[in-house]
Amino acid sequence: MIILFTYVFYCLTGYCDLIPSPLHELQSFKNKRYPEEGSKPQPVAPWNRSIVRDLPGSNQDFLSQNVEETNHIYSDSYNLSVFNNFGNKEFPQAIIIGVKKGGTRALLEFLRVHPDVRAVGAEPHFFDRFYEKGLEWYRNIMPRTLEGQITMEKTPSYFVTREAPRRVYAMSRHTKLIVVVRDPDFLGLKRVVTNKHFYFNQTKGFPCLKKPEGGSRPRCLGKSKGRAHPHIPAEVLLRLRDFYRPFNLKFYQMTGQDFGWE
Ligand SMILES: Nc1ncnc2c1ncn2[C@@H]1O[C@H](COP(=O)(O)OS(=O)(=O)O)[C@@H](OP(=O)(O)O)[C@H]1O
Repeated sequence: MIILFTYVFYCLTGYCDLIPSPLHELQSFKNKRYPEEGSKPQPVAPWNRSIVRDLPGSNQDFLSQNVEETNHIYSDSYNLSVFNNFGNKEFPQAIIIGVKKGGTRALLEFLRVHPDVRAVGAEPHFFDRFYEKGLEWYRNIMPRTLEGQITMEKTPSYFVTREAPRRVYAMSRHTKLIVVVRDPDFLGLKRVVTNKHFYFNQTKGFPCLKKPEGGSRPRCLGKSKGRAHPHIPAEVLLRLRDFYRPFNLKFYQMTGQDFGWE
């Protein structure tokens, strides 16, 4: 079972005292910008002000370059995020930042089955590769969301990018960061996605989504998931365990949880 573990990455990586004050105060899950009916319009930051109707060229390039496998696997039946015309584009309130090969794609695809989760299908790589494109570019590649929905993205290389914590924090101190470690715990979403949404695919060797209502067919993740693994000699495994033991202990201390990775 995958454990999903949310925490403030920059604090865990020792950045708490180093990072500058955030430039961008975003709405948190419970503090949405959407006005109450009949209330006066609230001033919003310029980067959040426009309702973007068309993706600018650079974003379209980004999307077409990155959508290949993952974006389309689920988008037709589960999350029409990129092509939805309603709502606003918001910065993500939650980002899956790692770890690579930890099942981050599975986690995002399973989370976005939830009607209140809208996600970018491709990995934006904003905080590591495309930061110079600016926050407006980043926001524009987000799916539109309605009140009560949360925006998410996943880019596992943020976890190993030194600048990423500072940059995320500069965007918003409220963004939740999710690291797939092993078991679950999570975003305070109402329980909607359950066992009944999945079946175990023998060929793939992992759970896949069942045929959605009104959808076309069952959905597994793409070819790059479920690869054959090489045999690793026992002495190499021992050396790896020795190598990681002190880091694991440090992680247990930081999180207050012993994961028992021996
Ligand atoms: N439920 C489910 N569905 C699909 N895939 C699953 C699932 N659970 C775990 N995995 C395994 O997660 C591995 C891929 O992890 P990521 O998606 O994080 O990879 S990546 O870093 O984004 O490339 C990949 O492992 P490998 O095939 O060993 O690479 C997947 O098999």
